Amino acid sequence: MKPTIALVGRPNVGKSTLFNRLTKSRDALVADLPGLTRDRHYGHGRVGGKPYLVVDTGGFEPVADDGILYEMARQTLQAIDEADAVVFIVDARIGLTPQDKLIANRLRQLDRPVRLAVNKAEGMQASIVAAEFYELGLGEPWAISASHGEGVRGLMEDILDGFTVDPEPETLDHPKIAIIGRPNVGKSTLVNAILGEERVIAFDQPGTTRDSIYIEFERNERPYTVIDTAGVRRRGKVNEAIEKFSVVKTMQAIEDANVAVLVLDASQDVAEQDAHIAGFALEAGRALVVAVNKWESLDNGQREQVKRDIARKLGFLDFARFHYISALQGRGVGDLFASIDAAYEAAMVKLPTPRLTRALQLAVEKQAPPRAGMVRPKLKYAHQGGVNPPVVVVHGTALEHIPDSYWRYLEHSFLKMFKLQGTPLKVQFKRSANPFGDKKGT
Ligand SMILES: Nc1nc2c(ncn2[C@@H]2O[C@H](COP(=O)(O)OP(=O)(O)OP(=O)(O)O)[C@@H](O)[C@H]2O)c(=O)[nH]1
Ligand SMILES: Nc1nc2c(ncn2[C@@H]2O[C@H](COP(=O)(O)OP(=O)(O)OP(=O)(O)O)[C@@H](O)[C@H]2O)c(=O)[nH]1
Repeated sequence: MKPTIALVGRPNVGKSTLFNRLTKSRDALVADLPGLTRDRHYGHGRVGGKPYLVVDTGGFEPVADDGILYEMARQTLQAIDEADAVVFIVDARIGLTPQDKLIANRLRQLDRPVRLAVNKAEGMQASIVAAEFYELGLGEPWAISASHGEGVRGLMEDILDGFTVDPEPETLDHPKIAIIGRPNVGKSTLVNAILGEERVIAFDQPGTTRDSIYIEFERNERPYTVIDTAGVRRRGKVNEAIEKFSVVKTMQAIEDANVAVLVLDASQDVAEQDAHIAGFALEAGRALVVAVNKWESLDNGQREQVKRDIARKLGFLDFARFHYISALQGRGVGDLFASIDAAYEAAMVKLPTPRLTRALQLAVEKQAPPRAGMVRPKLKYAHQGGVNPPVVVVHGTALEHIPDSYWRYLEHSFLKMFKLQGTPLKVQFKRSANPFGDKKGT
């Protein structure tokens, strides 16, 4: 599982700036899709081949005991609790503050790695910047500049050093399904419907665990794993605190799965949170099936309205199959599995180079990439660069001039030509070696 790193610190120390820097290295493969809004607090990144998830906790006022600040502090504590490591950010320009000391006191009690980042240190001498922060007792302070990018890489390499990179989930030979969605949409009910009550009750164990529950089962003699992010089952109000919806858990489950089932609640409007969760699945490149739940509770007029609402707000999920189900009545669950199987096959597909190259030529014949000034990009051949999602590496020249719209056109063309249902597909461009022997190479 990718390590999750939480950014913690007082307001204004530079958490968002650092977050943006840490998530920019995102494979830059997901073209920006219309309608896809990103959650600015949770992101993916990669340093030196090591991937991570990063959480910007927002400002942390450890002294607040009610109101919005208290709520923020509570969320920060949840993020700290769920993270695998913490970066505590302080401000070199302002120096050590009493709040920093309070936050440090909490962080020192953690049994997880904590790094102290002294931000805004550009143009200052690292040893002098660091000196006054030693007393926080969090080890060697790292002088960084989030806005200039100084020291950030070293800091991240140091944190990630302690984590090994797990094999990618694509090596798994059967569908591993993450059931995702915002609170109360019916995830647990769906897991119950899939497994049958008895099987699930075996997992009805109170107690805190930040991990989701992994359940293996067979259906029509095929093995599956379902990752239940709802995890610990509801038992009255007692466990409410530990049953809090967790974005981190959701992201980790998505990362760890090869198919995500996004559950929506048809009796409610599509909300921003639905779109964000869908966005996480998309950014992770996961195969996706959408289950619009509680369908039995709507009349025909309402159903039409829900379909329109979904088309308008979740248009960027047009590659996925939608199912209208009732988890409560167990209706539509069988069909859901047909799509899960199809999405899994599509995500794992192996596309031979000659067929891909032929498909590329057909796409270009139908619509050539637009000219950019004097040059027209030339697309020559294609081969597969990975699965889950399928990655198609296209070779050619002047590829840097290809606009996003054409990029998307190619992705759609490949999906269509190979009849891939339920998975996103990524096109990567690679400049061909210059046949005239440019010494600089490419
Ligand atoms: N000089 C300097 N300024 C920085 C650096 N990083 C961030 N800043 C500035 O510090 C201010 C606060 O940065 P943010 O990233 O918004 O800080 P934050 O911790 O996310 O703030 P909250 O959202 O209020 O918690 C902005 O004006 C940034 O431009 C840095 O490395 N050097
Ligand atoms: N009418 C109707 N209600 C449903 C259906 N599926 C679930 N519900 C109800 O919706 C509520 C929430 O269901 P859960 O399965 O607990 O939802 P969840 O997504 O697991 O919720 P969290 O654990 O809070 O994330 C419960 O009251 C369910 O009985 C359905 O198909 N139809």
